[in-house]
Amino acid sequence: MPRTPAAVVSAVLVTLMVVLAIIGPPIWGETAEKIDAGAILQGASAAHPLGTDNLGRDLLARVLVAGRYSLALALAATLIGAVIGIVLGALPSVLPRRGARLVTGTVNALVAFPGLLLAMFTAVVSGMGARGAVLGIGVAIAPSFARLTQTLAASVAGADYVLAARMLGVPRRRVLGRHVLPNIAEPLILNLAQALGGALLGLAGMSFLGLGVQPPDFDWGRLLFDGFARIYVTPEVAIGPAVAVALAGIGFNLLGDTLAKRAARTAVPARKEELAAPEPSGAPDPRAVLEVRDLTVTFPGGVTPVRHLSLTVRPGEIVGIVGESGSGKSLTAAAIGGLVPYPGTVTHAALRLDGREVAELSQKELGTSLAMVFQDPMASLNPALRVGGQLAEVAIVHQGATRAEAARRAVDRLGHVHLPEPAKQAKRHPHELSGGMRQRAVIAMGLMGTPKLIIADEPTTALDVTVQRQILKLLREVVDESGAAALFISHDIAVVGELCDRVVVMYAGRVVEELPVSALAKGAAHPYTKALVDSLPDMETDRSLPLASIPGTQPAPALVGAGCAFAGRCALATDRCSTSLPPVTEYGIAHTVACWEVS
Ligand SMILES: Nc1ncnc2c1ncn2[C@@H]1O[C@H](COP(=O)(O)OP(=O)(O)OP(=O)(O)O)[C@@H](O)[C@H]1O
Repeated sequence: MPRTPAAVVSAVLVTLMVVLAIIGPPIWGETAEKIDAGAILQGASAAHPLGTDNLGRDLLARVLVAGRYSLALALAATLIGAVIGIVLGALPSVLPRRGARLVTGTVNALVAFPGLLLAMFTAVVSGMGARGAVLGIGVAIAPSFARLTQTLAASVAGADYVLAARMLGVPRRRVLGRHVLPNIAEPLILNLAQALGGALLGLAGMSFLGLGVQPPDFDWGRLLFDGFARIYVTPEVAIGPAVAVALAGIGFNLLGDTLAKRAARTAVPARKEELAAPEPSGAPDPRAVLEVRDLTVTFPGGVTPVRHLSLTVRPGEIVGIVGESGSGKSLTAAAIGGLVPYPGTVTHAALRLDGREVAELSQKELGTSLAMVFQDPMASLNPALRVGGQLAEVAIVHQGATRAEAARRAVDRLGHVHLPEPAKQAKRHPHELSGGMRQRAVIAMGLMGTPKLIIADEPTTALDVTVQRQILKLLREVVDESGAAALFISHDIAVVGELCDRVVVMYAGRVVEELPVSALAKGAAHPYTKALVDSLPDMETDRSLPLASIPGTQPAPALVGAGCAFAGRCALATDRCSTSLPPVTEYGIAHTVACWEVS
């Protein structure tokens, strides 16, 4: 927590409120209820610092006791508001278009509607009293939560992993629950603290208007309501509850503010062990187009899907990254392209493209020297624009080409990737092209610049086998012609074996083996690579089959232990494998392996 005055004030106030809610009723509960016929409607005195009420009960004790009920009601209202809001905000992501529009329109109308009126209306309809007030404030809070959820959901909806999940036919509800909500949970939770402050003030307002808590129950708003009638005679009786409401409201609002600022300012740090001892970055490798040293990607909650990854790609070379689903391949590509989604954090000792640190490259430099091709070409193509226009835009923005020059170049590049009748295709929208043609268009888009590196992340997985082969051939052709290098990501070791020069095998976020493709079939050393190869005995067997020869599953990123992550599935594993991480060692020429048993 940053030590700003606001942070300190919020921490003190919120702690005070929580302590009061815990100790208030047991300590002062009896005094607060004690009727004293001899001390009715008194002002401040030594015995009653805030005076007494119409039954002679001590008001200071009542203010201290009311803290628990006031906070409990505010918490209930906030949770109701958050649940209604998050459901309303998330619904458009799962409903058909019409339903989504209806929900979005309703939320927009509710956001524009005055909150207090909404709260009063709901409270009156649902019955006066604490229940009505809580519901009323909950309903009044909901639209802002719904709007926030919608905005946040929209911000991650375009993420490649969401698009990929949709592409793979994952039902919308599952995409929402697995990919969208977990990634927007943090800002929503931060908003809760602020909403709690608002709910406290709102509930006090409702009680003050006589719509909230009814006697004999009492919260701060009710005490304020009772004291207000006497404000001109004994103002101190209203001051106690008013100060309590104000302090609690300020405390929670400041807490929300502080948490939100902290989240915006500091990325989540990687776990200590992850940051420990990065390899020295050293001088840039003059022969490398891409040089990655000690790359780690972390998400909150100890999720580290990429761990200390190092790799090098040289000009004219296609390096394949292969591994099971979830091994961290796509996040490695995303980290190189600066596309790791919020709230992920990337650390590295070096990340160089053509000898220069990627962080130092301007957007323009990165845009022309790095081309990215994803599994779903629609992730890169705007469905509302013509293909030629989108390609031309790259040349206009990155190379300062004139509109006519850019359009000519776009047609030329489309022809270069063997799109038939390129001038005609340039005038089409993406949905008018087949999947394979779209993928060619995306590759052409990458070629609008002068890419030094092409990162292709499962570019053929969504295509049928014939088209797949054409695209792989095209990639090889493009690399050979342009002298660029490529990083080719795939879960399919047969495809990698066919296309690539070198293979990097990933397992649970780490590189377990790196070897020339010529050694893949007979010379693989790591038991995992061997099992991958064995699952395709002649490289021609059905690739849609699961990895039948490897029983068990890869551990999730948060569950990877201290030793070799493959130990649980490995026939050669010893005790040392599960407790101690095998170092990367030389195994042969241009061949490294991380395994205690074979190195
Ligand atoms: N935004 C995110 N937040 C938290 N965890 C994530 C996020 N994106 C990915 N992960 C986790 O990182 C791990 C690696 O994901 P990644 O997409 O890199 O795997 P992959 O090897 O490319 O798999 P696939 O072939 O299925 O795409 C997964 O287990 C996933 O749960």
